[in-house]
Amino acid sequence: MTAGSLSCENIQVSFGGLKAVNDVTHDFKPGRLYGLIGPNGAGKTTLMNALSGHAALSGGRVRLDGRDVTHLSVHRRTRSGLGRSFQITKIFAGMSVLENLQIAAFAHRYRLQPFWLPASRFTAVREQAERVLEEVGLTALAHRPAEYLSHGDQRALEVGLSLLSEPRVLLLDEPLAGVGHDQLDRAIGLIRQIVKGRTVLLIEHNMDVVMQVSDEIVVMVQGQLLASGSPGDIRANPAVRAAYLGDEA
Ligand SMILES: Nc1ncnc2c1ncn2[C@@H]1O[C@H](COP(=O)(O)OP(=O)(O)OP(=O)(O)O)[C@@H](O)[C@H]1O
Repeated sequence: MTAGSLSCENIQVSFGGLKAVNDVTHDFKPGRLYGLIGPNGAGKTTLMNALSGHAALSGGRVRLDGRDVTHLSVHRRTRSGLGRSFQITKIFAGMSVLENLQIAAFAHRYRLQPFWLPASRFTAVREQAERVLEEVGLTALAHRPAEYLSHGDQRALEVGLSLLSEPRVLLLDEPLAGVGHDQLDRAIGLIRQIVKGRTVLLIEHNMDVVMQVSDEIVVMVQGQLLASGSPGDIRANPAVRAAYLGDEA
């Protein structure tokens, strides 16, 4: 798989009078992991929604691999290689881990949810689901009902679901939320693993984690980009320290 590139130029998203994303321009280069940080309400999720097509722009452009996708639906962006995970888990609690992946894999391939058919009949779907199962380290739990998974394993399944569309650019909104301390190393390992061959934008509130895994940090404050750079540069940036890290520069 070749990692994709994603860029936005002067994008804006407004909710009534509030400019949740205000004139944001950035290039997300192939194969790099970008950590998106900023205080609560800074506009991180809204920026991600604007890139994935879940939020309507009031201005600006989004390009995927150089192609203007500003007016493409979420579905068409997904088919073009842009994947997205959500803060809120979208798994079917009563189904097993493998069934969840099979249903979603089927939906991606055939654009419908065949609840009336046993998805396991379809070899390609089953093989893809099993590949993803392995990629996110859940093979041993394949037949466990999803509702009995730990938070960490539910997050891994959620990430797995977003891998089924074979994204070359992946947007991850707090994939570690609710993951216990004891499972954090494994979750970080999973992020490192799925990054390979992909471009990733990650929203993560745990500063140690985000500084550890990111190639570049992008800082948002009040809908705008305040700074971007290597984790070392961002830690040392006086404006970031004053505005966000809570340290008067
Ligand atoms: N659907 C919406 N309707 C109205 N206002 C919204 C909507 N979604 C977000 N907002 C507002 O836009 C601003 C940015 O919200 P957003 O969720 O993008 O921030 P965030 O940086 O992701 O925050 P957090 O870290 O708390 O998740 C906030 O003031 C929020 O209240």
